[in-house]
Amino acid sequence: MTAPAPIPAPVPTLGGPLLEVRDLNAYYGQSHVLHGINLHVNPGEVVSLIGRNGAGKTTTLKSIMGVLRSRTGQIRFDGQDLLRLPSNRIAARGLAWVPEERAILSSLTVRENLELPPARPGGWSLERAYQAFPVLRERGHHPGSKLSGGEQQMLAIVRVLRSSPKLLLLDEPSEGLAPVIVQAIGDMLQELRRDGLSVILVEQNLKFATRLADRHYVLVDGEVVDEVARHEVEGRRADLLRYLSV
Ligand SMILES: Nc1ncnc2c1ncn2[C@@H]1O[C@H](COP(=O)(O)OP(=O)(O)OP(=O)(O)O)[C@@H](O)[C@H]1O
Repeated sequence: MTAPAPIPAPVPTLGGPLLEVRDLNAYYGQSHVLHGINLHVNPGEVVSLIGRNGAGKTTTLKSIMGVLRSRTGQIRFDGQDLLRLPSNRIAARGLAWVPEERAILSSLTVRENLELPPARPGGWSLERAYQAFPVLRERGHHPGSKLSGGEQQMLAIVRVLRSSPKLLLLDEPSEGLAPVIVQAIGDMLQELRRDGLSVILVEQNLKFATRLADRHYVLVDGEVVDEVARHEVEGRRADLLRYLSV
Protein backbone atom coordinates (compact mmCIF):
# COMPACT_ATOMS: atom_id res chain seq x y z
CA MET A 1 0.00 0.00 0.00
CA THR A 2 1.42 3.41 -0.91
CA ALA A 3 1.39 6.18 1.67
CA PRO A 4 -1.02 9.03 0.90
CA ALA A 5 0.61 12.03 -0.72
CA PRO A 6 1.59 14.67 1.85
CA ILE A 7 -0.72 17.64 1.97
CA PRO A 8 1.07 20.77 0.81
CA ALA A 9 0.93 23.72 3.17
CA PRO A 10 -1.18 26.59 1.82
CA VAL A 11 0.91 29.05 -0.13
CA PRO A 12 1.12 32.42 1.64
CA THR A 13 0.12 35.18 -0.73
CA LEU A 14 1.17 38.76 -0.92
CA GLY A 15 -2.45 39.68 -1.55
CA GLY A 16 -3.54 39.07 2.04
CA PRO A 17 -6.34 36.87 3.34
CA LEU A 18 -9.22 35.71 1.17
CA LEU A 19 -11.63 36.39 4.02
CA GLU A 20 -11.10 38.77 6.88
CA VAL A 21 -13.65 39.20 9.66
CA ARG A 22 -13.07 42.03 12.10
CA ASP A 23 -14.94 42.92 15.26
CA LEU A 24 -18.05 40.99 14.20
CA ASN A 25 -21.02 41.46 16.50
CA ALA A 26 -24.30 39.68 15.75
CA TYR A 27 -27.76 39.76 17.24
CA TYR A 28 -30.97 37.71 17.25
CA GLY A 29 -33.45 40.45 18.10
CA GLN A 30 -32.36 41.86 21.48
CA SER A 31 -29.99 38.97 22.08
CA HIS A 32 -26.33 39.90 21.48
CA VAL A 33 -24.68 36.62 20.44
CA LEU A 34 -21.31 37.39 18.81
CA HIS A 35 -19.00 39.75 20.68
CA GLY A 36 -16.26 41.06 18.39
CA ILE A 37 -15.15 37.99 16.42
CA ASN A 38 -11.83 38.37 14.55
CA LEU A 39 -10.72 35.71 12.13
CA HIS A 40 -9.23 35.27 8.70
CA VAL A 41 -8.83 32.60 6.05
CA ASN A 42 -5.87 32.67 3.68
CA PRO A 43 -6.18 31.43 0.11
CA GLY A 44 -6.06 27.63 0.11
CA GLU A 45 -6.41 27.38 3.87
CA VAL A 46 -8.78 25.15 5.83
CA VAL A 47 -9.76 26.82 9.09
CA SER A 48 -11.95 25.25 11.74
CA LEU A 49 -14.29 26.89 14.24
CA ILE A 50 -14.59 24.70 17.27
CA GLY A 51 -16.47 25.13 20.52
CA ARG A 52 -19.35 23.79 22.56
CA ASN A 53 -23.01 23.96 21.60
CA GLY A 54 -24.19 27.55 21.59
CA ALA A 55 -20.69 29.06 21.31
CA GLY A 56 -21.64 30.97 18.16
CA LYS A 57 -20.10 28.88 15.38
CA THR A 58 -23.22 28.64 13.21
CA THR A 59 -24.04 32.29 13.87
CA THR A 60 -20.59 33.23 12.57
CA LEU A 61 -21.24 31.35 9.32
CA LYS A 62 -24.72 32.86 8.99
CA SER A 63 -23.28 36.33 9.55
CA ILE A 64 -20.63 35.82 6.87
CA MET A 65 -23.24 34.54 4.40
CA GLY A 66 -25.61 37.43 5.17
CA VAL A 67 -28.35 35.03 6.23
CA LEU A 68 -28.26 36.77 9.60
CA ARG A 69 -28.34 40.46 8.72
CA SER A 70 -28.38 41.94 12.18
CA ARG A 71 -24.64 42.32 12.55
CA THR A 72 -21.87 44.94 12.69
CA GLY A 73 -18.14 44.93 12.01
CA GLN A 74 -16.21 44.18 8.86
CA ILE A 75 -16.41 41.14 6.61
CA ARG A 76 -14.03 41.49 3.69
CA PHE A 77 -13.86 38.83 1.02
CA ASP A 78 -11.48 39.04 -1.92
CA GLY A 79 -10.95 42.69 -1.00
CA GLN A 80 -14.63 43.64 -0.91
CA ASP A 81 -16.89 44.36 2.04
CA LEU A 82 -19.79 41.90 2.27
CA LEU A 83 -21.62 43.47 5.19
CA ARG A 84 -24.22 45.33 3.18
CA LEU A 85 -24.72 42.76 0.42
CA PRO A 86 -27.77 40.46 0.37
CA SER A 87 -27.01 36.75 0.77
CA ASN A 88 -27.60 35.93 -2.91
CA ARG A 89 -24.94 38.49 -3.94
CA ILE A 90 -22.58 37.14 -1.29
CA ALA A 91 -23.04 33.64 -2.75
CA ALA A 92 -22.46 35.02 -6.25
CA ARG A 93 -19.05 36.31 -5.11
CA GLY A 94 -17.96 32.73 -4.50
CA LEU A 95 -18.99 31.77 -0.96
CA ALA A 96 -20.92 28.53 -0.56
CA TRP A 97 -22.56 27.42 2.68
CA VAL A 98 -23.59 23.87 3.54
CA PRO A 99 -25.78 24.31 6.63
CA GLU A 100 -26.03 21.77 9.42
CA GLU A 101 -29.48 20.76 8.20
CA ARG A 102 -28.02 19.89 4.76
CA ALA A 103 -30.14 22.04 2.48
CA ILE A 104 -31.05 19.71 -0.33
CA LEU A 105 -34.35 19.69 -2.19
CA SER A 106 -36.03 16.68 -0.62
CA SER A 107 -38.79 16.24 -3.21
CA LEU A 108 -36.31 16.24 -6.12
CA THR A 109 -34.15 13.29 -7.10
CA VAL A 110 -30.43 13.16 -6.44
CA ARG A 111 -29.74 13.93 -10.09
CA GLU A 112 -32.19 16.84 -10.14
CA ASN A 113 -30.56 18.22 -7.00
CA LEU A 114 -27.20 18.08 -8.75
CA GLU A 115 -28.46 19.66 -11.96
CA LEU A 116 -30.20 22.57 -10.30
CA PRO A 117 -28.69 25.09 -10.71
CA PRO A 118 -26.41 24.19 -13.66
CA ALA A 119 -22.66 23.96 -13.00
CA ARG A 120 -20.63 27.15 -13.34
CA PRO A 121 -17.32 27.16 -15.25
CA GLY A 122 -14.73 25.39 -13.11
CA GLY A 123 -17.42 23.77 -10.96
CA TRP A 124 -17.76 20.06 -10.41
CA SER A 125 -19.22 18.07 -13.28
CA LEU A 126 -21.77 15.34 -12.58
CA GLU A 127 -19.06 12.82 -13.40
CA ARG A 128 -16.71 14.27 -10.77
CA ALA A 129 -19.50 14.21 -8.20
CA TYR A 130 -20.20 10.55 -8.98
CA GLN A 131 -16.51 9.68 -8.84
CA ALA A 132 -16.19 11.28 -5.41
CA PHE A 133 -19.30 9.54 -4.10
CA PRO A 134 -20.37 6.62 -6.35
CA VAL A 135 -23.43 6.05 -4.17
CA LEU A 136 -24.90 9.26 -5.60
CA ARG A 137 -24.91 7.71 -9.06
CA GLU A 138 -26.57 4.58 -7.71
CA ARG A 139 -29.20 6.70 -5.97
CA GLY A 140 -29.60 9.07 -8.93
CA HIS A 141 -33.36 8.57 -9.22
CA HIS A 142 -34.13 8.50 -5.51
CA PRO A 143 -35.75 11.57 -3.96
CA GLY A 144 -33.56 13.50 -1.53
CA SER A 145 -35.96 12.64 1.31
CA LYS A 146 -35.17 8.93 0.92
CA LEU A 147 -31.40 9.28 1.36
CA SER A 148 -29.51 8.37 4.51
CA GLY A 149 -27.95 11.19 6.55
CA GLY A 150 -24.55 10.45 5.04
CA GLU A 151 -25.88 10.45 1.48
CA GLN A 152 -27.65 13.75 2.13
CA GLN A 153 -24.41 15.27 3.41
CA MET A 154 -22.48 14.06 0.35
CA LEU A 155 -25.17 15.46 -1.94
CA ALA A 156 -25.28 18.78 -0.09
CA ILE A 157 -21.52 19.23 -0.42
CA VAL A 158 -21.09 18.23 -4.06
CA ARG A 159 -24.16 20.27 -4.98
CA VAL A 160 -22.50 23.51 -3.87
CA LEU A 161 -19.19 22.50 -5.49
CA ARG A 162 -21.00 22.63 -8.84
CA SER A 163 -20.97 26.42 -8.47
CA SER A 164 -17.15 26.55 -8.21
CA PRO A 165 -16.94 28.42 -4.90
CA LYS A 166 -13.78 30.14 -3.69
CA LEU A 167 -14.66 29.58 -0.05
CA LEU A 168 -16.70 26.69 1.31
CA LEU A 169 -18.45 27.05 4.68
CA LEU A 170 -19.30 23.66 6.18
CA ASP A 171 -21.40 23.35 9.30
CA GLU A 172 -20.70 20.10 11.19
CA PRO A 173 -20.38 17.84 8.15
CA SER A 174 -19.54 14.82 10.32
CA GLU A 175 -22.43 15.17 12.76
CA GLY A 176 -24.44 12.02 13.36
CA LEU A 177 -22.73 10.03 10.60
CA ALA A 178 -21.23 6.53 10.71
CA PRO A 179 -17.40 6.43 10.91
CA VAL A 180 -17.06 5.03 7.38
CA ILE A 181 -19.09 7.93 5.94
CA VAL A 182 -17.15 10.46 8.01
CA GLN A 183 -13.97 8.95 6.54
CA ALA A 184 -15.32 9.26 2.98
CA ILE A 185 -16.31 12.88 3.49
CA GLY A 186 -12.94 13.60 5.10
CA ASP A 187 -11.13 12.04 2.12
CA MET A 188 -13.11 14.18 -0.27
CA LEU A 189 -12.33 17.33 1.72
CA GLN A 190 -8.62 16.40 1.66
CA GLU A 191 -8.90 16.28 -2.12
CA LEU A 192 -10.48 19.74 -2.17
CA ARG A 193 -7.72 20.97 0.09
CA ARG A 194 -5.09 19.65 -2.31
CA ASP A 195 -6.91 21.48 -5.09
CA GLY A 196 -6.45 24.69 -3.10
CA LEU A 197 -10.06 25.38 -2.07
CA SER A 198 -10.42 27.52 1.06
CA VAL A 199 -12.73 26.14 3.72
CA ILE A 200 -14.24 27.16 7.05
CA LEU A 201 -15.18 24.02 8.90
CA VAL A 202 -17.45 24.16 11.94
CA GLU A 203 -16.88 21.02 13.97
CA GLN A 204 -17.25 19.42 17.36
CA ASN A 205 -15.49 16.26 16.18
CA LEU A 206 -11.89 17.13 17.08
CA LYS A 207 -10.39 14.16 15.27
CA PHE A 208 -12.11 15.15 12.04
CA ALA A 209 -11.24 18.84 12.44
CA THR A 210 -7.56 18.26 13.27
CA ARG A 211 -7.14 15.89 10.34
CA LEU A 212 -8.23 18.61 7.92
CA ALA A 213 -7.65 22.09 9.26
CA ASP A 214 -4.52 24.23 9.09
CA ARG A 215 -5.68 26.39 11.99
CA HIS A 216 -8.41 26.22 14.61
CA TYR A 217 -10.30 29.09 16.17
CA VAL A 218 -11.87 28.27 19.53
CA LEU A 219 -15.16 30.00 20.27
CA VAL A 220 -16.60 30.44 23.76
CA ASP A 221 -19.75 32.50 24.36
CA GLY A 222 -19.52 34.36 21.07
CA GLU A 223 -15.81 35.22 21.30
CA VAL A 224 -12.64 33.76 19.81
CA VAL A 225 -10.65 32.80 22.90
CA ASP A 226 -7.83 30.81 21.33
CA GLU A 227 -6.17 29.99 18.03
CA VAL A 228 -4.23 26.78 17.47
CA ALA A 229 -2.16 26.01 14.37
CA ARG A 230 -1.82 22.50 12.94
CA HIS A 231 1.74 22.10 14.27
CA GLU A 232 0.58 23.05 17.80
CA VAL A 233 -2.29 20.57 17.95
CA GLU A 234 -0.39 17.64 19.45
CA GLY A 235 1.01 19.74 22.29
CA ARG A 236 -2.35 21.41 22.93
CA ARG A 237 -4.74 18.50 22.48
CA ALA A 238 -5.72 18.56 26.18
CA ASP A 239 -6.68 22.25 25.91
CA LEU A 240 -8.71 21.58 22.77
CA LEU A 241 -10.56 18.69 24.42
CA ARG A 242 -11.27 20.86 27.45
CA TYR A 243 -12.76 23.58 25.25
CA LEU A 244 -15.14 21.03 23.76
CA SER A 245 -16.09 19.11 26.91
CA VAL A 246 -19.40 19.97 28.53
N1 LIG B 1 -32.63 31.85 15.81
C1 LIG B 1 -32.14 32.15 17.02
N2 LIG B 1 -32.79 33.01 17.83
C2 LIG B 1 -32.29 33.35 19.05
N3 LIG B 1 -31.13 32.87 19.54
C3 LIG B 1 -30.45 31.99 18.78
C4 LIG B 1 -30.92 31.59 17.48
N4 LIG B 1 -30.01 30.73 16.97
C5 LIG B 1 -29.04 30.59 17.89
N5 LIG B 1 -29.30 31.34 18.97
C6 LIG B 1 -28.46 31.47 20.17
O1 LIG B 1 -27.22 32.03 19.75
C7 LIG B 1 -26.15 31.44 20.47
C8 LIG B 1 -25.14 30.89 19.48
O2 LIG B 1 -25.76 29.82 18.76
P1 LIG B 1 -25.07 29.06 17.55
O3 LIG B 1 -26.10 28.19 16.89
O4 LIG B 1 -24.35 30.03 16.72
O5 LIG B 1 -24.03 28.16 18.33
P2 LIG B 1 -23.11 26.98 17.79
O6 LIG B 1 -21.77 27.21 18.35
O7 LIG B 1 -23.25 26.87 16.33
O8 LIG B 1 -23.73 25.71 18.50
P3 LIG B 1 -24.59 24.51 17.91
O9 LIG B 1 -23.61 23.48 17.58
O10 LIG B 1 -25.47 24.16 19.05
O11 LIG B 1 -25.34 25.05 16.72
C9 LIG B 1 -26.77 30.38 21.40
O12 LIG B 1 -26.91 30.97 22.67
C10 LIG B 1 -28.10 30.11 20.77
O13 LIG B 1 -29.05 29.75 21.74
